[in-house]
Amino acid sequence: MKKTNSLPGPRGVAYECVTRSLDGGADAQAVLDNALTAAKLDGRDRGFVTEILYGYLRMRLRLQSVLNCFLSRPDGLPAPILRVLGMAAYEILHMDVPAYASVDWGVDSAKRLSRGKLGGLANAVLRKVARLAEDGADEDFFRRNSDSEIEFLSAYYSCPEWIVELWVDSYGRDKAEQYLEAQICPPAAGFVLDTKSNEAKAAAEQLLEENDYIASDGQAFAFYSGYWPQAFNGLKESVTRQSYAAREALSVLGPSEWPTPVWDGCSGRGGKSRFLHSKNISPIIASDPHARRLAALKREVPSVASFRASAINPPLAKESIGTALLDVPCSGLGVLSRRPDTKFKRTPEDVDSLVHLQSRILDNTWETIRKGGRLAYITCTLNPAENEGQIGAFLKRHKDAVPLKEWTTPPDSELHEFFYSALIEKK
Ligand SMILES: C[S@@+](CC[C@H](N)C(=O)[O-])C[C@H]1O[C@@H](n2cnc3c(N)ncnc32)[C@H](O)[C@@H]1O
Repeated sequence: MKKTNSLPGPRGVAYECVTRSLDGGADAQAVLDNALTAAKLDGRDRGFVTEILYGYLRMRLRLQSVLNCFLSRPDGLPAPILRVLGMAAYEILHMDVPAYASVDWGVDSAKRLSRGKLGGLANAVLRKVARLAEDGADEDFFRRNSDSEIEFLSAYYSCPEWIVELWVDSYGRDKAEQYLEAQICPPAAGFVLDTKSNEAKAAAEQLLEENDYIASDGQAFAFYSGYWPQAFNGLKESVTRQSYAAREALSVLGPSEWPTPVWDGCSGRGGKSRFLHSKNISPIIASDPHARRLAALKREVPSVASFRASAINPPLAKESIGTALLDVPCSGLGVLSRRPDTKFKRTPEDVDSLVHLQSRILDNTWETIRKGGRLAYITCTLNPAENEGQIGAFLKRHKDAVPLKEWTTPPDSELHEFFYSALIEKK
């Protein structure tokens, strides 16, 4: 992997990941996986790099608003300098690291990136941040430094103003604040056990007895981020990671009752197909336009037949499908805790084009479903235009569509991820 700079040590690796994700547009998790493989760090340093990368991305706007208070002309500073100041400020304000180590790194990095010019400024600013950490950077600090409620919510909850406005307008102030709070927390760690294996079955029983989980359906478990239960040691292939909230959005639609064949029309790597397969639903066919995701599906769920296609124009006969599952491409505003870089990549304009794409997928898929069949629609976003608004408009366009169920992850969910799902029957 070609380096974008030469900052040393694990913090340098984290800085490079942030830069590649924000400037290069790459997915933060993919960048992190590559960087950790290339850098050959030990377990402790890997954890440190992961925490700084994700913590900084989650808190970036809050950190920027702190720095703005201590800089006379923040707009005049080069982006790499603001970035190292922000990362050092993240450590000082949110991590259990001696402040002097974070200040030293920030000053040294600012010097390297500015050929010595901006070390003094970095030192002055980061010392003020360290003083603020001692006094406590609470809500009041951000209220005092904001001109409006939206500006305060955006700075304190580190979320772009357009998303804050969308949530306050769509869901009201209280729910919006629950969603904002959740997206700066790490998401729950989700695991699925293959209970066909006796060891995995015994582990599931032990976990249910210990009762340390946030949520469980007996086969899948959600734990607080970073938790690895002892009961999983030695299980290897019979335990896999999967977002519990994503699984819940599918499971509430009662897939065991769905008419078959089931077509997973936006299958990606096959997370939903795998779940359906584990419930002995058959036959399942899967498709996605993305070749690499389909290749992963073929590896991970080889018994599911798959083909490459857009759900707008699928090579399927009219009225040949029992149930179409559409886990559609969406703006991802419900999973910002897991993918915080989305906050800086999505724009209101590309949300509009996703709404259009989803409605085309819905209309074209409807043709492939036979009478008495179902359409299951899922998103991982918090945006009425892609969720209840999208389904409401679909029901108006199709008089033979009967809504059976509509569901959203509750706003106080400790999973910190939010999904929407709906089930429709074809008369
Ligand atoms: C939310 S992801 C699906 C995740 C997957 N169901 C899972 O559980 O792992 C949305 C998927 O829609 C696919 N997609 C994008 N445009 C599409 C289209 N026109 N038709 C069908 N799928 C599309 C993307 O490649 C992506 O894999």
